Amino acid sequence: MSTTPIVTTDATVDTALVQIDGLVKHYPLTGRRKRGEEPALVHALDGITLDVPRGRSLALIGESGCGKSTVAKLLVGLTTPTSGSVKIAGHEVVPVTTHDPAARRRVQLVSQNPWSALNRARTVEHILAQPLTLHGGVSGKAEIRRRAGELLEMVGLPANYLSRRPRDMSGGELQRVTVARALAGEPDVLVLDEPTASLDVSVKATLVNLLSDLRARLGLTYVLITHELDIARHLADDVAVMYLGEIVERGPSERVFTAPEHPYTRALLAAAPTELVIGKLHGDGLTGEVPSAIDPPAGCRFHTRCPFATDECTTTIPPALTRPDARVVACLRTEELAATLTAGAHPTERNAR
Ligand SMILES: Nc1ncnc2c1ncn2[C@@H]1O[C@H](COP(=O)(O)OP(=O)(O)OP(=O)(O)O)[C@@H](O)[C@H]1O
Repeated sequence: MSTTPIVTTDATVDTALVQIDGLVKHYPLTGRRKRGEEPALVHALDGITLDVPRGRSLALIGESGCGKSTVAKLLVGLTTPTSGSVKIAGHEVVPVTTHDPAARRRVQLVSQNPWSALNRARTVEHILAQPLTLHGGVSGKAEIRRRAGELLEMVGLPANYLSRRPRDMSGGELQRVTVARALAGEPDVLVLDEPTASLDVSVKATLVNLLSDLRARLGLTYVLITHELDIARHLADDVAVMYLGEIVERGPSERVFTAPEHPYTRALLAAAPTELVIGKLHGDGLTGEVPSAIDPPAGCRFHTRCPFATDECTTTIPPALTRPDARVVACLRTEELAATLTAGAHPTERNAR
């Protein structure tokens, strides 16, 4: 198993609210097992190390299947790690089924589909009452109603929505209710797993603005998972780029989005259908398929698709290299490629490996 930890600079480690250390998650595929054989393992995460300081927002980006949602699930205790640890405010995350109101209070999930996240039979008041009493320590009908009204106001919905049911609301309104529900226990961290994926384009922008305002007003810490790079750029201070269960590049989003260094980041940004795209300057887009997570490539996992891979990349796990602008990149050719880019020339591609 390869582990390519990417660790942030020392300055942030002391104050990190979210600390992920050497996180490994392998899912056993029991269905594929022959009698007497160990099950094949899906390497969803292979040694992720990162931290998020209080009040910062980190986006995890990468192609489908790279392990983003697994990180989200581990952060909220929906699954347990194979090894490594996930801590919030110094406390190990416990399984969501554990009765531990203090732990539940620290971190809340906003998932992509509000229709499945909310009980359609309940009124909004009822939906908000549960976390208010369970995690928020609120009691008494009048007080619950008052706090629920405040939560609605916080997410830009009028108090008369308390008596509505999910079926009477639009997707954007429902997602606001899921955000209000997540805020009920006054969490430190919100894990936003594709929060705008199910929304119309016109509604996406208002939700992104709301999330941005809430973070500033409440001093929240966000871990954002998204395919939508312009949303990552808008909401996140830092970005971690994932490929096949590992982080290949991490740093301030302004730096990573405007001057990506890892060949995978460059290809990912060049392939993105967004105004963010900095075009062919950053590479020629992604070609080929993501290799199987059951048997990930040796050496650098991206070498099978990387136009710059050398023989060494097929056998050597790239160490995480801290760059002058504090970003961290795991590529054997980082310095060489960066120097060529700075000089304005196209980096040498591998052709006859
Ligand atoms: N319960 C599971 N059992 C087996 N494999 C799983 C399970 N959950 C996820 N995986 C596999 O783990 C890998 C990482 O999945 P994950 O959902 O975390 O990726 P992702 O980046 O969030 O993808 P997407 O953007 O499509 O949601 C994938 O290969 C996926 O098929």
